[in-house]
Amino acid sequence: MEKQTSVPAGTTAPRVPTADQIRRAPKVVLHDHLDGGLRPETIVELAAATGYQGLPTTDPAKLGTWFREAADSGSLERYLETFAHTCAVMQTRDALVRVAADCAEDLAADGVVYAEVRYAPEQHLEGGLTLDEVVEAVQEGFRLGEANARAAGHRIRIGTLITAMRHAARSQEIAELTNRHRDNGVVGFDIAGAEAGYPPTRHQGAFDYLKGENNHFTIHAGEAFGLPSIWEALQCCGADRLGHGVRITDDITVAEDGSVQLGRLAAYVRDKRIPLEMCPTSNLQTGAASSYAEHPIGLLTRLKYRVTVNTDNRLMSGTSMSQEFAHLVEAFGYGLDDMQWFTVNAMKSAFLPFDERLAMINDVVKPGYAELRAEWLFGGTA
Ligand SMILES: O=c1[nH]cnc2c1ncn2[C@H]1C[C@H](O)[C@@H](CO)O1
Ligand SMILES: [Zn+2]
Repeated sequence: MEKQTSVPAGTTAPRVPTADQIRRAPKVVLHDHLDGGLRPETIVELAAATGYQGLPTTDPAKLGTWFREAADSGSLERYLETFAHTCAVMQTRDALVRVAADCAEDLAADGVVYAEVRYAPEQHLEGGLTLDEVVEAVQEGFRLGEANARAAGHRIRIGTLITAMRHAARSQEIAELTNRHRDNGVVGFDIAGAEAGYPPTRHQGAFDYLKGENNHFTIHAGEAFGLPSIWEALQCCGADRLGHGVRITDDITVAEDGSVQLGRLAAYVRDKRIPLEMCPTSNLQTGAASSYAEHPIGLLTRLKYRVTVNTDNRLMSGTSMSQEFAHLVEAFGYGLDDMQWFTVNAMKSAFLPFDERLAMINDVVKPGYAELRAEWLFGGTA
């Protein structure tokens, strides 16, 4: 793909954002799993505190490597097995508060200004908490983490997405839980877990309920299964966004001369500006893409889909928003203008009220990128 310039013509400034600029650039993540983003040290400490004996190692550095390697399996099902360890240490109120606070602080330190973080409350009941107590603990942790981040000089806001597991049968209950906490920072709903064999329409009742309540939801679709999953998520369930959605390229034909033909579903997704929550590194690990350079995000960005960049699981992928952008900068030559475009796309697609999204774009995102561009023009700290 051709390189894109992001520096005004006539300047001699570097076109490629530095690692430091990427980190300082305001970023927005819409797809990040709470139970996929724990610090290895926190896992080790929580395992000791709660008596969990099942960790493969108690050396934090080795544990981080273990997660990355175990998740590097080429299959979504095997990738998902690694979550048994993180969920095992997230069964008490204190553990949930701690993990959520760490999450907010880590994202903020990476330059994320708005995050939608998801997890499945039904996976955190083994210590005797109720679903509502789980949600309350996580919300408390996010507020604490936001305050700690602010004290450290970073501004971040976290919206929570509540996930139901697609192989289970609790989605109605979880949708109602989502709705109950909507005025307490819970901004939407999701389904996750193994995709093949578990079509989104298994949870049609939950989606119909949320539609009836004028609530928002995204659906993991088009990751480990193809177009039928995406079609159902949009046309039967009414998803506002697609988690991954990479397999939409199965409905796009690129001819040898470079001309592109969209099938009906691919055209619908683009025409309706359906947000795609793309997670490049995660897709390489589960086999949904074979390299960064060949990841569908390049084509979909060129075709001006509503593409967003996300981490999915920072622990399992050993990644961060800055890392994801660094890979894309390297693979596609993206610059600050492209980073801003992805970030504005994400902010436009967030499940926050319209006026708040607009304020984030105009008061935080655009000024942040303008400041970085000014460093190129006038010199600065970069
Ligand atoms: O990329 C994913 N696809 C499907 N399910 C996922 C993905 N990443 C995490 N999950 C699952 C495992 C977690 O335990 C659950 C809730 O966060 O969501
Ligand atoms: Zn995910």
